[in-house]
Amino acid sequence: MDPTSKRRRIERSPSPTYKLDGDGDDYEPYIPLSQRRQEKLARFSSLGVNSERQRAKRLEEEQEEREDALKEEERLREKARKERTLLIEAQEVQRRKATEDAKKSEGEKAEEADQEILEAIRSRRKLVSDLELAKGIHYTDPLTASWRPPRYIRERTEQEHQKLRDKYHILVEGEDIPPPIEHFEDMKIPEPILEHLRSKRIVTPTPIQLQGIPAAFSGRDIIGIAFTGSGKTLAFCLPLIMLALEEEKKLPLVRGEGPVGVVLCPSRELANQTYENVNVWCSALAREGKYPQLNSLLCMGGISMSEQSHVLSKGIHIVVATPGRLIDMLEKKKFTFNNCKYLCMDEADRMIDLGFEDDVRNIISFFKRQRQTLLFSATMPRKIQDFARESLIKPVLVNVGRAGAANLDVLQVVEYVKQEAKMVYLLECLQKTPPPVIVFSENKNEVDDIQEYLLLKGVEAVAIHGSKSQEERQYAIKAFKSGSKDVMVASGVASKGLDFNEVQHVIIFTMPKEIEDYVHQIGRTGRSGKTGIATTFVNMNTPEQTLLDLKYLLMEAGQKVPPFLASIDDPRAAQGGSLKGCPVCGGLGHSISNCPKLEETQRRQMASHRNVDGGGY
Ligand SMILES: Nc1ncnc2c1ncn2[C@@H]1O[C@H](COP(=O)(O)OP(=O)(O)OP(=O)(O)O)[C@@H](O)[C@H]1O
Repeated sequence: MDPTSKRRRIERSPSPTYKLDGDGDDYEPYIPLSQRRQEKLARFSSLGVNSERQRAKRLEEEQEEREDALKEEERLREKARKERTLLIEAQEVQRRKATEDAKKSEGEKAEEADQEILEAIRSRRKLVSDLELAKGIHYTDPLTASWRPPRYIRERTEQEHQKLRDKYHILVEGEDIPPPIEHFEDMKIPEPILEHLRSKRIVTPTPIQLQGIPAAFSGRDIIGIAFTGSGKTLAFCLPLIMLALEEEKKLPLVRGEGPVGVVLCPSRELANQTYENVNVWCSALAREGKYPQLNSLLCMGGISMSEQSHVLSKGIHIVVATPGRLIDMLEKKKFTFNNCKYLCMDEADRMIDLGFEDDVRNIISFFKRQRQTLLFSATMPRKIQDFARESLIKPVLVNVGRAGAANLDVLQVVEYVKQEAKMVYLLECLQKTPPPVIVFSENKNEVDDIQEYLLLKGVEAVAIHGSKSQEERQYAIKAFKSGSKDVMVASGVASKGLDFNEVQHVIIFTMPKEIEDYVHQIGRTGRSGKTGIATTFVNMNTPEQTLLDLKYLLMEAGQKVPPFLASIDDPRAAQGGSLKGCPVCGGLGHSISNCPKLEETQRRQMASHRNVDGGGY
């Protein structure tokens, strides 16, 4: 028997009266036949009602399905109609654009394309970190400084300040620009430092110092652009030393405290050189015991931090660093930026646009308070300035000469030398001047080959490039600086910004693709007011666009343009386009769409930026 029907019957008979045997499982109460018939009838009739309902429901569902299908059909028809219209519209737009484009000159089209690229650059993120904003550090006014120019200078009129700027060809931009000061003595620099500078024949400020130092002493953010070898290092280090001195005088720093400020450099060599300068100036300050000793720390890859443990055991006033190692130290909490107020980037354009951008942003995120930010370089094209400016507070732009222009104290000679004749001709070229001479090549293997060749010919030469160990690099720089070696063969990046004593002659064995690199390379001579010669070898392998950049640069600097360069025509002129320089690299012979730096930037961004030649880390 079906157990459910049994249960049903049991439920329907809630009050069993008799139990014959067992526990009742087999028990079946008696139901009269008439009652059972009635129940059966009722069951059948209810079944009939259900099937009626189901049929109605099915019909309803079928109807709904039909309606849905009709709606879907209609929707698809509508979609197809719209798509056709969009397609037709798109075709019409294209047709219109093609007609408009046909009316435009090649030059106009090129300018439009340039604008698009510029827009893309503009849309890049600001240097200020999101973290910094999230931490609530938001300020709209520059830092307030206690330094004031001497009263007699403050009382001068703005016209008088401008006259002085004009005299030194200093261009400025910004609000409430502090006055230029013509004498170090009027800058209220401590006497021991002045005395040291005098001993190095640094007696009167260079134009970038004359305007940059008072602006930095006043607490202002700065974008400083000036020729290679024009004394930018002093312009950004002196204000940091003064700031550190002020802090130390207020409350001496003890172990675990500091730094007050940091100088960031794109290469180890530059960091090392800047650190040495800072150290010398700090020692000079403390020499007579009138001023406290300020401690500085060099923070870069390739040196062991245990060497610096004696500095870490005291308060640190100044850190000079390359980005990678600095981040490492900050992450390991070797020191903090809790009280750091000053951030300077040397060769700032390189730091921002060549792979270090994220590192810089990361470093900025460690600051816990308002800071003064300074960016210095010899080559900072307008667009990089604009980009950087967004991250600064009411910055003062100090510009001496066009950003990217060559130093006028360098006599530039460009010679056509066949590839196979270069080595032999190099020997001849070395006779042009007495040593020291720097020979530049873009290629590490070529650097090694040139050094080997020179050594074979009995020339005392050292070599430096990114694949050399830190010790080898330091040895080469030291030997060349001390004068024990006559020639240094170098790859471009490894020696950028380096200041060697009175280099007489720079020979560019292979012309770099980017004109900015050329400007930096020839800038190793003709420094601090002295004159120098730069000889550059070019040939069939030099890209025409690079030659055109070179031609315009020579023309701008009033140098002799050799006939083979003069005969190169500018394709932009033929297209009727604008002959403005490239806003990205400052090259005068091409527009942004052909910018070799932009290509290079993209390439480098794809590669790991920690591996850049000259390795910051
Ligand atoms: N006011 C000055 N008078 C004379 N010499 C100076 C003065 N200031 C700096 N110098 C010297 O000029 C040389 C170049 O200075 P520095 O290295 O700061 O140049 P720079 O502008 O940073 O160049 P680069 O762009 O190539 O890095 C140094 O040897 C420095 O001692």
